Amino acid sequence: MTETNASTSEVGDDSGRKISGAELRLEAVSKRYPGQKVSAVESLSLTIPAGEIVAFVGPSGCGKTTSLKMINRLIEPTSGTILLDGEDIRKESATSLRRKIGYVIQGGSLFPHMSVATNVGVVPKMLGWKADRISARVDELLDLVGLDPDRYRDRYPRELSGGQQQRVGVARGLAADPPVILMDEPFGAVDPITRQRLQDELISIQRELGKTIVCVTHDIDEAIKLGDRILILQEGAKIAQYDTPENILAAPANDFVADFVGAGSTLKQLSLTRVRSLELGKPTMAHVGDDTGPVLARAEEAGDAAIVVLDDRERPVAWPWLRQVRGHDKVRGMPRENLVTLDEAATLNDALDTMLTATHSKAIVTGDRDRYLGVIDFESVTEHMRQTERDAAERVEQAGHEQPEDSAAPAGVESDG
Ligand SMILES: Nc1ncnc2c1ncn2[C@@H]1O[C@H](COP(=O)(O)OP(=O)(O)OP(=O)(O)O)[C@@H](O)[C@H]1O
Repeated sequence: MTETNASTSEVGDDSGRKISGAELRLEAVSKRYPGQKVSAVESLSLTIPAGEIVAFVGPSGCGKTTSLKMINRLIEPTSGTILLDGEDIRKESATSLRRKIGYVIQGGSLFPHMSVATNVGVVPKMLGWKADRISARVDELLDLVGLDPDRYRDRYPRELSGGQQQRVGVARGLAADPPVILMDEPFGAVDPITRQRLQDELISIQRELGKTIVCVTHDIDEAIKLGDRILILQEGAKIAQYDTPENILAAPANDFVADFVGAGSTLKQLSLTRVRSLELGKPTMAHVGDDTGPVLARAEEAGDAAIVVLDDRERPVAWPWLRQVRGHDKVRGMPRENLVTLDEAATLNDALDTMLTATHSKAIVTGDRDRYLGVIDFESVTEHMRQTERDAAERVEQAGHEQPEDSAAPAGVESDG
């Protein structure tokens, strides 16, 4: 039995960020498909540090998926070497390797005839875990991806929304606690709001687990949001730039990158700013089951029009106006799914989106395991936008003084008139 030792490290402790991921190294990896004149991937070399999310982006057909699938040997390279934690991945069988590398693809690709629990437990079962350990792990993971185990464990994929299926797909990818997770357009098939939520959840899960995640996407905004680093590829998986989102936006390596990211836009910069970097408001808060009298008194004294209601795990469950609270003895909750919240790692773009579709023109912000942190409001986001624009305008002006447009030729190059 080949039980991975990583599988014994349990999630859920509050001891801060740990890294359970492993470093990945690609050394001159190439792939030429049979009958093709040019290689889909030509000598790609790259190190993906343990515990980071790296997003692969680039135009259609540039070799993103091929590169990804070579990491778990769904595709065998024509040449070159891939090292996982310093070990050549060819040293073990493809099957045993794939049990160590989680794989999440668009739509979750769940087995339709298996329940949610069976789907999530597929790899642990193959690894020979005992039934009660699998069952505990399934519940833990469903909780982690925001699905109530009691409610969803026994459902079948067809009884889930697209976003829920995708969540189950993520849970399945994490099931055996693999150090590396590969994701191919994981959130491509869901609507924008669900997509944003799933991205937030992935960031939150990653903060907790510290896996090495490689995520293929065609969406530069998703890459900016998710990636600790972004790999921008040109045809043949040639590296156009491999850097942090901040550096790529501030200093695109060439015209290809600049075109690809649409450099300089304030809105793009906004997708770099996380909700947690703004000060959050702390409106009146109560727990389900509290007596409404004192809660209303506190809210009125603070001048709040609504109260944030938390459940016994400090997760926000409702956000009623005071008039909705009056007339009841106890503060009531609602199914958590009905409340739209933002993870603290959400970007200001997401925050604006959420507020524009919410009834409060504010949004509730949560941290690990959906725990309540505070409320972000429209004014603080717009003020931040204005500040970013002022800063950008200043930078452009300074750059203009330093290098007028028509003298942009490299020093030493003379025009011959
Ligand atoms: N099985 C295959 N046989 C032959 N050629 C293939 C095969 N799979 C991919 N290719 C070719 O290899 C190149 C890279 O494909 P790949 O799927 O890796 O690109 P991609 O960047 O992921 O594209 P997209 O964003 O459109 O999914 C493309 O030119 C594609 O046509």
